[in-house]
This record gives sequence, structure tokens and C-alpha cells, in this order.
Amino acid sequence: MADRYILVVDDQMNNIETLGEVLGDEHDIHFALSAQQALVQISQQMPELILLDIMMPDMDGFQLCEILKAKVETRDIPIIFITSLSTPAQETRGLEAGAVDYIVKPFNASIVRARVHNHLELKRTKDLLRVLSQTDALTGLANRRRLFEHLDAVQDKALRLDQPLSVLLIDVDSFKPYNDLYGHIAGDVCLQRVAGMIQSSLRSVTDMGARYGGEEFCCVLENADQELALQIAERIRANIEALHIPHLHSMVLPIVTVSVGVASSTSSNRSLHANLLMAADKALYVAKDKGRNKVIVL
Ligand SMILES: Nc1nc2c(ncn2[C@@H]2O[C@H](COP(=O)(O)OP(=O)(O)OP(=O)(O)O)[C@@H](O)[C@H]2O)c(=O)[nH]1
Repeated sequence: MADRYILVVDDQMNNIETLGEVLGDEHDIHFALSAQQALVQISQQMPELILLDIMMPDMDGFQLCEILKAKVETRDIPIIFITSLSTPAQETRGLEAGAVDYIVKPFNASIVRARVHNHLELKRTKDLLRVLSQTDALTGLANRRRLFEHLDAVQDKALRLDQPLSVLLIDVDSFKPYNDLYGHIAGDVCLQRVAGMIQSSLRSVTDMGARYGGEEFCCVLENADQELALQIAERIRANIEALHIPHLHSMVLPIVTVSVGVASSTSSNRSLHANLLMAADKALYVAKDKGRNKVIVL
């Protein structure tokens, strides 16, 4: 698979070729002849695992490992040192720099294959667990934990880049009567459809939809001022209405509708950043109070 490759970093071409022969049948192998070249390649496409030599001119393997472990984007890439430096002190230094393993040359081909296999399995399991721990099981949207992590990150970014940031709080109207009339399982299906429509009404790269609570959703809109946030909120409201999911006991219409609270901040109004959710919640309350199926900004 193109997005699953192993990067071999070694200044000796013959070492790269040997590892290519050992692993090439089962893995996509890319190589870099220096630490600098490796950094460029990693910034273009993230490898699944790195096999790293230590003694290289300019920057050695220990330094490269430390740089990669210090960056959020690269710190989870497993690094295996593969080197002729064999003292316990050198091996300790490699493992303390953050490597998952340390293989001394000359190596045994089947042991290298087995270790690479094991570390890839471990990495894939960790990745899967991370995704599961950040995903809402019913709707597939981001869960609250992921939402708050994301909000922290985008708030910092908005301040740094001097960009506006908006959030939407979306609540399904009269959902208790929906459950009471159609049953809890139908209620779950309704939430899935609403979540799917929220997701597909957002901009793909800059927006995130999350399940905030039971029948409540939150969207984080990067680089969106109040005007754009209102447009997106209205699109979500109208698209959900257009699903025409029957709801004969709704106090609004005989179909499922949502109310939306909108809050926006600009970098000239920094104090709002911490309070965006609270402001959106107040706007949502007003949307409910004014009859539901509405988008409100205060
Ligand atoms: N089916 C289903 N129902 C849920 C889930 N989470 C929360 N609910 C239900 O959502 C309903 C929310 O009801 P309320 O908070 O009273 O609000 P409402 O009836 O939607 O009224 P308004 O929000 O004021 O329009 C409750 O009956 C919850 O049991 C879920 O995961 N599945």
C-alpha cells in the first residue's frame, strides 16, 4: 500500500539494498541516504516505521530520532536502530532516545523480519485504539474527548494565524417524544441520519462535526467568521429538515428538525475563545425558546 511504507535511513547504499532484500517482498521500502533527506521525505509522506542507522555524516541517527520524537506529528512512528554500535551504553542511548528496538549488525534476516512485523502490528493496534477512543460508536463522528482536543488545537491556531473561529451547537428538537413514539432503536437510527447529514453539510477540510451529548452535536468551523458560520448552520438546519424523517409528535413540524446555536470569535475578541461553547449554548437555548428549527447567534 502506498501510504504504508518503511523508511530505511542509512548513508551506505549496500546496507539499504540488503534491507531491501530482507523486507522488500512483504513491505514497500523507501530509503534516505542522510538524516536531512529523511526529514524531507517524512514531511512529504509519513512512514509506518523507520529503520535507522546511527553513524551518518552531519546528523547522526540518535539526533534524528530525538528530533522525530520531539514533534507531535512524528513522535508515534516506531523507530528501530540498525547499527554496528554494539555496547550496552549505545543501545541504552538508542532506546532512551525513543526507539522501540535496537538491532546490532551483522543481523539475522528472519529476526529482522519478525521484529519489523511485531512492531508494525503493535503500531496498527495502537492506531486503531486511538481512533476508537476518539470516535462516537453510534454515529461515527468525533466524540467529546476528540472535540475538546481539537478545540484546544484550533484555538491556538486561530490566535497564531489571526483567523476567526466559530462553533455550532445543534440539538434535535422534541427528541424525547420521538423516542417515546418510535422507540429507542428508531431514535438511534434517527441520530445516525442527523449525524451523517451534519457531516456532509460541513466543509471537508476545515470543519469538524462531533457528538457532544445524547441528541446534541457540536461543529468546530476553522477560519469561519460569523457570516460564514451562519451560512453553514442554516445549511445544516435546512438539510436535516429536507431529510423528511417523520416525527408526528414534534412540537415544530411533523418531521425531525434541529435548533442551532452559533458563536464566533475573532482574534480581536480573544476573551471569547474560552467561552465559545458557552456562547453557542446560550444561543441554542434562545433558538429553542423562540420555537425551535432555528439558527440563532447572539
Ligand atoms: N435513541 C436515543 N435517544 C437518546 C440518546 N441519547 C439521548 N437520547 C434521548 O434524547 C432525549 C432528549 O430529550 P430532552 O433533553 O428532554 O429534549 P427534547 O425532547 O429533544 O426537547 P427539546 O430539546 O427541548 O426540543 C432523551 O429522551 C434521551 O433519552 C441515544 O443515544 N439514543
